Amino acid sequence: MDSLTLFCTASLVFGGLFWFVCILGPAEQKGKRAVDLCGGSISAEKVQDNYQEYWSFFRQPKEIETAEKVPAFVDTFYNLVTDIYEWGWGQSFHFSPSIPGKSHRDATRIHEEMAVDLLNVKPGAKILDAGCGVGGPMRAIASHSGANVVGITINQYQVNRAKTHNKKAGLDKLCEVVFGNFLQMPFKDNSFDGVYSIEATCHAPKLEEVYAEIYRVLKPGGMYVSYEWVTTELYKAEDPEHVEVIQGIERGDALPGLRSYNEIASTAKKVGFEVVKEIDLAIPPAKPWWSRLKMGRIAYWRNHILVMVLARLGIAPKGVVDVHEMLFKTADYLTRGGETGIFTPMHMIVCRKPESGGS
Ligand SMILES: C=C(CC[C@@H](C)[C@H]1CC[C@H]2C3=CC[C@H]4[C@H](C)[C@@H](O)CC[C@]4(C)[C@H]3CC[C@]12C)C(C)C
Ligand SMILES: C[S@@+](CC[C@H](N)C(=O)[O-])C[C@H]1O[C@@H](n2cnc3c(N)ncnc32)[C@H](O)[C@@H]1O
Repeated sequence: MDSLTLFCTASLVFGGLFWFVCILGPAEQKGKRAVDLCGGSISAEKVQDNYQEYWSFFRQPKEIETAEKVPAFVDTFYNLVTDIYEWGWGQSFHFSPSIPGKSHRDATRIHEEMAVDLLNVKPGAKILDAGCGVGGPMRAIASHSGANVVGITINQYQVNRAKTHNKKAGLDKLCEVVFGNFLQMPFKDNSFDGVYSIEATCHAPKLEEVYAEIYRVLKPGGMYVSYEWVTTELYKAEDPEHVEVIQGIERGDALPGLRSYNEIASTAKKVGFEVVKEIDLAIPPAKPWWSRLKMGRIAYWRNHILVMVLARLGIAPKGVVDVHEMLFKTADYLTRGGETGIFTPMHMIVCRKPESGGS
């Protein structure tokens, strides 16, 4: 082979590799590239050990007895997955019903805007996002409503990411991000005009505790909207396949046991809320929320190869490969949960704190 051919071949190989690693990757929203994947606040050499610890804790979700340890392991989980989520899904860490003719990004935004529309707040109002992730919903909601949004997350890495994104989007005046536990929030009683939580309270070991805390910080007359992860009436605990799917979802999503749909309204009432509306937004005519997961399968394989190559080259921490593999399997359990109808990530509850309900 003469030197020109060698040079051209080498350029092609490196160019292709660069494109595969650096350009390909962020499926929806640019912001995270494969080469930037890290273990959140965990140092690179500890990612694998943290993943092992996470896995042994959540392997048997129903047997988690030490509820107090759950938030710390949820924090570990988000150190491990936040970059992969952003890279492969975008800045909103939740599902939404598919809408024919609309992109995933639009469907996501519509699902988020619905939450704030139901809060019925005016521009300038102060609302809380309980479990805000890196703030995708918060930014969409602040832009749509003109409300000031305060987000809280148990994960410091997400706080940093969310603040960076807020600034970049020019929304840092409207959006504030606080590090903390939504089971003991650093906010005064009756301090928010409205509260929402999107696919976040499912991480609470006891739903009553997070609902009671949200009730405390909400002003009397204020509204609370939540999208809950639950098993539906089609779930049968005596069916081994159902149990396998639900356990797979719990393990791969840091859930201390999924709740049944019929526990949500009763818990809200128990802490003092009036339940205004309750509906599973996944039920037809809504189009499948899991179709986005299914369609992504080829990209997951590409991502898997990419993550392995990057880990081999020492660019990504070793443990990232295990985490990615766990998510790969989780996507399958979630899809099965959706297809069988035994699970929904969008059981919506709309509550009001009574005017007489001071904390
Ligand atoms: C509400 C929660 C998270 C919901 C979803 C945002 C995430 C659940 C499963 C995640 C993913 C699964 C497969 C990944 C894929 C293998 C990878 O290549 C790219 C990222 C995934 C698509 C990833 C993205 C986010 C999810 C869909 C829970 C935690 C309560
Ligand atoms: C699946 S993500 C959803 C994030 C965001 N709502 C969204 O839709 O993009 C769940 C969020 O809940 C947060 N969370 C879980 N347990 C928490 C706790 N005890 N206190 C505060 N935040 C918590 C996680 O840190 C994460 O940000």
